[in-house]
This record gives sequence, structure tokens and C-alpha cells, in this order.
Amino acid sequence: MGEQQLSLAAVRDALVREEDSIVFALIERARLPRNSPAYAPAAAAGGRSLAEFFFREAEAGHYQKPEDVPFFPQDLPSPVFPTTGYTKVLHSFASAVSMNDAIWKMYFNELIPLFTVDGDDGNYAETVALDFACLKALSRRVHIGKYVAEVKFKDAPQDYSPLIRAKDTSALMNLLTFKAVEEKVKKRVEKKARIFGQNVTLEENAGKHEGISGDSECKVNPEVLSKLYDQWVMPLTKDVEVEYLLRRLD
Ligand SMILES: O=C(O)C(=O)C[C@]1(C(=O)O)C=C[C@@H](O)C=C1
Repeated sequence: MGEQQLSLAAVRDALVREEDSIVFALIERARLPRNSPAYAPAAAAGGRSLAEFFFREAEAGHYQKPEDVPFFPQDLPSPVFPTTGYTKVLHSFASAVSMNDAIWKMYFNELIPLFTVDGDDGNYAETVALDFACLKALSRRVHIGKYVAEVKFKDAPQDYSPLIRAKDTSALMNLLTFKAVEEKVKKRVEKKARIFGQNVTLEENAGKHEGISGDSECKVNPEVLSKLYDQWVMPLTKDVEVEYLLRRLD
């Protein structure tokens, strides 16, 4: 995201686009059963889970933008490709703000059981590759909160600065919260899950209005998307915003 794009409307557009990636990634992952052995420590992966092993391999060479935050930053090799001037838009500490530990725990402990069926078909490599796509999209979405915070600060430094100096986390949280926007976001992702998750056929579907499937036929339950955003994605985005703002005057 460059300087010229930095307005609240533009950053909110980026959040809306990321919804599509999240819904499609969950739809893809939901094709496979839970496959929990992929998440247990495995001798073949050096005592790590297959999921962690896959992430460590797949993350090498990526992650240069502030919204692309690595899950395992410790052993990351230096980027292969030259970086461009993206950092100028955000304060220099932005890349240190990460909610990935919380996103990781939420995804494996809370979310996976909500949108996969219990079972084991042995397809672990594909499973963790699909998990990677889900987690990358979720993490990007949450960390775009850095740009949201920067725009909000630039638009009203007189409102934010005293709260930042007082380290008043809850007042900052109140100031950056727009309940009406959150309600719209929840409704929209639920609708996207309903529309993107349909089985599209050429036959007329008797009794179905405009060919829209009932929720039980959707590839991912639309209510799961609404809950995901309500309980985890938006609260974590706001945590990113607060954490970024708290250091904005450093
Ligand atoms: O759109 C904003 O203003 C945001 O800060 C993003 C977001 C979200 O996560 O979608 C978070 C907090 C607001 O209450 C509304 C929406």
C-alpha cells in the first residue's frame, strides 16, 4: 500500500478484498476432513507438527511488507528479492507488531473444529497447504490494521496523541471503534460465504429463490464466517491498531 492510497476508504477497500480470499480459503480447506494428526508432533518433522514444518519451509523468502507478517520469524532467511519503499507509509516499528501467535491458536483450537468435519483421510500435506492459505489470508487481514491505525492517526492526531501519551488503551480502543461498520462487515462476510459457497448447477432448482442454496448446502456455514469476524478477526485487527498507535509517537 503506497502513500497515495492511504485514506480510510482505500484501506477499508483492502479489508473488503481480503474477505474474498478468506472465504475462498476456508471453502477449500472445508473440502478435507479435520485430519488432526497433521497438527500433532511428528518424528518425521523433527518433533514439530507437520503444519509447523510446512509453515517454516513455505515462509522462507516471503514477507517483506508490513501486512505480511511471518508466523515463525526466528529462523527466517533474508529476502531473496529486493524490497521497495513500502515502509515509508508506516512508522518504522510497524513490522514488529504481530498478532500471529493469537491467530495461530485461534485457527487451530477454535476455528478448524467449526468448519471441518471430524475425520482423517490421510491427506496431510494438502491439508496443511490449505491451512497455510487460510492463515496467510487471515493474518494479512488482521495486520492491515496497521494502515487503518496510521490513517486514523493522521486524520485526527489531536484526538489520538493525548491518549497515546497517557497509554490509555481502552480510550484508544473506543476512539477507533465503529460499531456500525463492524455490523456491516459481519453481514457482508456472511453473505459472501452464502454466495461463494454455493454449488452452481445448470439445472433449475425447484423451490429455490434465484438458485441461492440454503445454508446447510453451503460449502462453509455462513454463520461461521460471521462468528469468525465478530469474535476473532475484528477484535485482533483492533488489537493491531491499538498496539501500533501506542508506539506511534516514539
Ligand atoms: O474500518 C475501520 O475503521 C476499522 O478499524 C476496521 C474494523 C474491522 O476490523 O473491520 C475494526 C474496527 C472498527 O470498529 C471497524 C472495522
